[in-house]
Amino acid sequence: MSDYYPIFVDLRLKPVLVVGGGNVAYRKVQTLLEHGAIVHIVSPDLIMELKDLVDSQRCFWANKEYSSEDIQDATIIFSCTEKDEVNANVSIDAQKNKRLINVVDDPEKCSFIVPSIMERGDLKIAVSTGGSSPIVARQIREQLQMQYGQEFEDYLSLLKEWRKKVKSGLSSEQKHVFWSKVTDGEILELIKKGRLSEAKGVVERCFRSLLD
Ligand SMILES: C[C@@]1(CC(=O)O)c2cc3[nH]c(cc4nc(cc5[nH]c(cc(n2)[C@H]1CCC(=O)O)[C@@](C)(CC(=O)O)[C@@H]5CCC(=O)O)C(CC(=O)O)=C4CCC(=O)O)c(CCC(=O)O)c3CC(=O)O
Ligand SMILES: NC(=O)C1=CN([C@@H]2O[C@H](COP(=O)(O)OP(=O)(O)OC[C@H]3O[C@@H](n4cnc5c(N)ncnc54)[C@H](O)[C@@H]3O)[C@@H](O)[C@H]2O)C=CC1
Repeated sequence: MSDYYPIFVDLRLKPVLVVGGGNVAYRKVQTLLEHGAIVHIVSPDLIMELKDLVDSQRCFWANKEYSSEDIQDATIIFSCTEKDEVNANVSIDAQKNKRLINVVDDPEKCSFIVPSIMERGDLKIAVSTGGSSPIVARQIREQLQMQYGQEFEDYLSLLKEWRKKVKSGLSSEQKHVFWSKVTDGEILELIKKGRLSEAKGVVERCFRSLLD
C-alpha cells in the first residue's frame, strides 16, 4: 500500500498554521502564500525574509513559543522547528484535533508531505519521492521545467477556450477528431515559435471543417 494519496487542494482564504520562523518555514510560507492561504506563524523569532512578509502584512505572526491553543481553526499545520520535542507536541495536538500535519524533519510524524512543484499556467506538476530523497524530487522538477516550457501556458488557455464550444457544438465522434488534431503537436509547436495567432487560426479551421 502506498503511503501518500496525492490531491490538489484549494487553500485560498483557508487558515494555515506554521510553527517556526527559519529557512524551512520560509520556503513553506512562500508556497502557501502563492496559493492564497491565510498564514499564521508562531515563533519566538523570524528570519529577515519572513519578517518582511509580516511587515508587508502578507501573513500574521505571534511572537511566542508554540502552545496547544495556537492550533485554533487551522485546517493544515506545518511544524518547522529544529526541536524534536516541539515538533512532536505540534504533531500530537494536530492529530488530536484531526488536522493535517507536516513535520519538516520527521516524515513519520507527518499526515502529509509537500511535493516539489512546477507550474506553466494551468499545468501543475507535483513530484514526490515519498520522503526518500527531497533532492531527487527537486532534480526531477528541474528536468520537467526544461521539458515543459512557457508555451504550455498559452497552449492550455487556448484549449480551455475551445472546450465549451466543442462540448456543445460537436458530436462525440467529432470531438475525438478535434481534440486529437489540436493536440497532435502542431499547435504546441507554433506557440513555441511565438506564432500564437497562427495557432488560433489552425484550431478555428479545424473546428469549422468538422461542421461542414
Ligand atoms: C518528507 C519531506 C517533508 C516535507 O517537508 O514535506 C521532507 C523532509 C526533509 N527534507 C530534508 C532536506 C531538504 N529538503 C530540501 C528541499 C525540499 N524538501 C521538500 C519536501 C520534503 N522534505 C518532504 C518529502 C518530499 C519528497 O521526497 O517527496 C520539497 C520537495 C518541497 C518543499 O519543502 O517545499 C523541497 C524542494 C523544493 C524544490 O526545490 O522544488 C532541501 C534543499 C534542496 O534540496 O533544495 C534539503 C536539504 C538537503 C538535504 O538534506 O536533503 C530533510 C533532511 C534535514 C536534515 O537532514 O537536516 C528532511 C527530513 C527527513 O527526511 O527526515
Ligand atoms: N522538510 C524540509 O524541506 C527540510 C527540513 N529540514 C529540517 O527542518 C528543521 C528546521 O530547519 P531550519 O528552518 O533551517 O531551522 P532554524 O533553526 O533556522 O529554524 C527553526 C525555527 O523554529 C523556531 N522555534 C524553536 N522553538 C520553537 C517553539 N517552541 N515554538 C515555535 N517556534 C520555535 C526557532 O525560533 C526558529 O525560528 C531542521 O530540523 C532541519 O533539519 C531542513 C531542510 C529541509
